[in-house]
Amino acid sequence: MIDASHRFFDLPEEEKKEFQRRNLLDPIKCGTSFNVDIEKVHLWRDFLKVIAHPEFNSLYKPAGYSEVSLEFSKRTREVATEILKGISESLGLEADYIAKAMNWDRVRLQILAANYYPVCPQPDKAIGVPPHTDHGLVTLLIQNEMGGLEVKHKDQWVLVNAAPGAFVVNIGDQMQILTNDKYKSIWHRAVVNNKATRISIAVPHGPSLDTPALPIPELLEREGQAPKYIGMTYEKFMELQASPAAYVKPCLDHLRV
Ligand SMILES: O=C(O)CCC(=O)C(=O)O
Ligand SMILES: [Fe+2]
Repeated sequence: MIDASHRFFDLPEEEKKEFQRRNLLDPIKCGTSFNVDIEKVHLWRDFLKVIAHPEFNSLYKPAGYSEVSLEFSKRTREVATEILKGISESLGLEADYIAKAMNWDRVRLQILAANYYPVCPQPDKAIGVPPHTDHGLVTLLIQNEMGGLEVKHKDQWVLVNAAPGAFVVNIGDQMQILTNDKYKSIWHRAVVNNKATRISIAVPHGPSLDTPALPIPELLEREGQAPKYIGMTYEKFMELQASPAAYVKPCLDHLRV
């Protein structure tokens, strides 16, 4: 998957142009930075985002990309499903509780988001991806041999030393809402380096687009808690994250009761 993505980024700029889009949910889109229309500072990265579920979108070049991404998306969905079961059980719920509540089996959203960070001559003056939390339920992430993913731990940025070939699993905002803060979405960022190109593939898995995540009633009842979030469909939440409002305060804070 990493090789296939690398070959995409290596295509001549002219050939990548046809995939350049501006809309959040375009099935296939590549570009640079994050949201060049509204941001003041650009990021040191290019991206390719392909929606792989509920409809699989096929990229016809580079050769082999489509086959590899189809297989990769299926297998990562299986892994994500197992993780969701584990989380449900850890909360004392039926294994398929979250999957059912989130419309997971039929229409969950899965995006293959490849990030390409070229060698940066002054890495301390640039950022690959600034601090953020992912919007979905769980994100699976792999990277090439150049590390650069950092997570916030006790107010410090810590480099994630993932074992080669391992997936890093990040909890996303929808999971924090569902569990009423029991599982917290993780603040993370990507730093760049002056030695070699870094590639990462982040695979966010979310609910179906029209499903609003709400704190799980059984959990609230058991813990005697009030819900900490109001509902918002996943689609609206993603729009919020890509809007100027997200620069004002973290997206979850917009939904906090
Ligand atoms: O490149 C990385 O390690 C992080 C990328 C990321 O956080 C994202 O695409 O959401
Ligand atoms: Fe992320």
